[in-house]
Amino acid sequence: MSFLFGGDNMNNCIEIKNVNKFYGKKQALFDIDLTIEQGMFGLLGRNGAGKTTLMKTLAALHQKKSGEITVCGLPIEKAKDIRAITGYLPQEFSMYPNMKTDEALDYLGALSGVPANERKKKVTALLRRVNLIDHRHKKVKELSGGMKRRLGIAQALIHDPKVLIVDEPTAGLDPEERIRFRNLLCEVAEDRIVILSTHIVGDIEATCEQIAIMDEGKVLWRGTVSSLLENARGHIYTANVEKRFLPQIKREFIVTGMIAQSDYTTVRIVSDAEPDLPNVVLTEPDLEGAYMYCLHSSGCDISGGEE
Ligand SMILES: Nc1ncnc2c1ncn2[C@@H]1O[C@H](COP(=O)(O)OP(=O)(O)OP(=O)(O)O)[C@@H](O)[C@H]1O
Repeated sequence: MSFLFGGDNMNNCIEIKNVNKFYGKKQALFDIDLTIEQGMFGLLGRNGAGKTTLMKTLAALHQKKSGEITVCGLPIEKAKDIRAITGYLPQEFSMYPNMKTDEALDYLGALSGVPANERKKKVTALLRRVNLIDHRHKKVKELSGGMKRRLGIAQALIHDPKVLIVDEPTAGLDPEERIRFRNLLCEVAEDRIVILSTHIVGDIEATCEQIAIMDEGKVLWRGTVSSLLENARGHIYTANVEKRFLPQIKREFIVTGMIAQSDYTTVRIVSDAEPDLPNVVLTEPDLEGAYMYCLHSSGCDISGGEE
């Protein structure tokens, strides 16, 4: 399925076909195939999986070695045009610490090519949208981590891009700020593509229906969160075990949770087959368990069961 923008007939999705990327001799992306449509899309994977490499490639900040990418109908080779319709918030976002917040945003708007006569209005509207209007006269270095991240979103949106790419934005945020930031992303995704890369399963659970899981430069899974949960059905167990057996259980199984009781511990286990443990019970899959099952089981079907 693809969506059309109001009048400009641009295909509102990102198509990625057989994309490979190398850093020197090191291959970082292997035959990536994905279609990303309007709304929130989650890219989940552990450190080094290739998420940043893929996101920078989609933002036309990196060149691929082979394959095809189109962003809203534009081939990725048209880097300048792609950057004009893409906002990017990198993992390490730092900018002009001694400028006031509104001045910094205005300056970044100028760098993004927003005309001077439109900037003042845009800066005020965006600061309002990301809930920083009351802090506009503070220096950037005086903002909290979460506020800086929200300012990062404002700068990524200043040229009103059709695509917003955000790389691990919630690391280091407290729970309240993390929730606020995720809600902001969801609002922004109402009328554009938002790609959220993270290794935090909770961020995906709260915001994305469509996801891809990457590992070692490959897409292990693509599909819906519910199909990922369904894939793990029959493979997630709990058991009450004596504490002295815990080291052995952790060696033999993927343990995703432990709750210490007075004389035993309830462990949550991801396993292909039923573990040979006392009181073992099959349980409803949770997303963290389903993600671990996908990472560690050989039976993870890349299509997510949806063609
Ligand atoms: N500039 C570079 N030169 C060489 N290798 C690189 C470079 N950047 C990344 N890599 C390697 O490419 C692989 C993918 O890295 P990438 O940063 O894309 O992963 P990631 O999923 O974003 O991880 P993280 O969450 O830690 O940022 C890793 O093995 C990494 O070491």
